[in-house]
Formats: sequence, C-alpha cells, structure tokens
Amino acid sequence: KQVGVLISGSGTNLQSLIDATIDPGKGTGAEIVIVISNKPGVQGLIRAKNANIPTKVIPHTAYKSRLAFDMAVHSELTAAGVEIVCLAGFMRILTGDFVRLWRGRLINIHPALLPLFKGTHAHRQALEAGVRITGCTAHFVEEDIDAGAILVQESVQIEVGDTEESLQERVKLTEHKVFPKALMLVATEKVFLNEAGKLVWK
Ligand SMILES: Nc1nc2ccc(CNc3ccc(C(=O)NCCCC(=O)O)cc3)cc2c(=O)[nH]1
Ligand SMILES: N[C@@H]1O[C@H](COP(=O)(O)O)[C@@H](O)[C@H]1O
Repeated sequence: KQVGVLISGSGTNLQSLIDATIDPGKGTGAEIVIVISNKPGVQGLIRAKNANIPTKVIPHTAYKSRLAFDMAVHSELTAAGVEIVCLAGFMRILTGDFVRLWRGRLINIHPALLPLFKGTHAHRQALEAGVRITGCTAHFVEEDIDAGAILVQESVQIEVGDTEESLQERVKLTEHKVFPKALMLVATEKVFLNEAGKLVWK
C-alpha cells in the first residue's frame, strides 16, 4: 500500500515509519511515497529527504479557508497515488470533508491512552491529573478530535519528577513501536473501519 505522511515538526514518528517500511522484506505492506508538511523548514522534511522520499510543503497560512488547505493536501495525496494517510505530529485540525474522503485510511498517533487526555498538551494533562501510568494510542481519525476507533495502545510509566519534556521523550520511544504496528495492521488489511466507526478484524 502507498502511504502519505502529514507532519508539522521534528518527525521522529515519521522516522519510525520510514525505518519500518524502508525494507520491503519487513512485510509492513507499506511504502511511503510522499511526506507533506504544513510548516517549512522542519526536521521531518530533512528526514524524508535523507530517505529519498518526495516532500511537499503546503503552508496553511497560504489558504483562504481550512477547507481550501485540506483540499490542496487531498490533491497532492491523490496525485501521489496515496492509499493510506498517517498523521505524524500533524498539528492542524482536518475538516469533516477531508476526513470523509479518507475515513478508514487515515490514522493518527496520540501521546496518551485515549479516551484520556485528548487534544494538545496530553503530557501536561497527565501530569496535572497525577496519573502514574500514561502511554500512546494509534487510532483511525474521525471528525471528532482524538475520538476514532483505537488500533493499538501501549502504556508508559510516569516517573517521580517527570516534566512534560522527560515524559514526552519516554512516551515517544513507545510511539515509535505503536505507530508502525498500527500502519502494518491497516496496510495488510488485518483490520477495517466499518460504517458505524467500529473495527472489524479479519
Ligand atoms: N478531524 C480531525 N482532525 C485531526 C487533525 C489532527 C489530529 C492530530 N491531533 C491533534 C489534536 C488536536 C489539535 C489541536 O487542537 N490543535 C490546535 C488547533 C490547530 C488548528 O487550528 O488546526 C491538533 C492535532 C487529529 C485529528 C482528529 O482526530 N480529527
Ligand atoms: N502527535 C504527537 O506529536 C508529537 C510529534 O512528534 P514527532 O513525530 O514530530 O517527533 C508526538 O508526540 C505525537 O504523539
């Protein structure tokens, strides 16, 4: 399956997807054919270039509306023959129109155990809540933010004295295992999203 990855920043999750798909023998059934960033000059673009993956910057600030931006992204993905879209630290909310075009083929990685701590600043929410265990979640994307069917989760221990930074660093190591696993499930059609938004396992 041909994969498009949307990023906004450092791209460590993109790197984990690259590492998992670079060797056809690894059987992820996936090949990254384009990386799109809404921000220029981010580290993720360098990572894609180093892996000889075509990149495109589509600045959301250049579009009159959220929908116009989303449709520009949709056009690039379609032109590249993308079949599955991964949001890897992509920080723009997507319109319902875009989600409907890609539903069931659009996955995201969230740095918390959904449905807990949705939205931005998940680590800050976890620290403020005083939980001892957090983690990360790979899920199908629905219009409702961070509410799509859950594909893969893994827990991460919070240590005494953790800061948002130390926690993000530890959780990312787990994200880098969870996201490739989720991509593989979808790319090899082990799991589908049904009309009711539930997972159907093959
Ligand atoms: N419709 C839909 N789209 C998404 C886009 C990105 C992410 C990644 N996680 C994200 C979750 C929340 C945000 C957020 O609230 N950003 C601040 C506002 C930025 C803006 O104005 O756009 C961004 C990404 C998840 C979703 C999702 O679950 N559903
Ligand atoms: N959505 C969240 O944003 C961060 C992106 O990091 P990177 O993949 O750009 O390094 C990750 O923690 C991811 O869970």
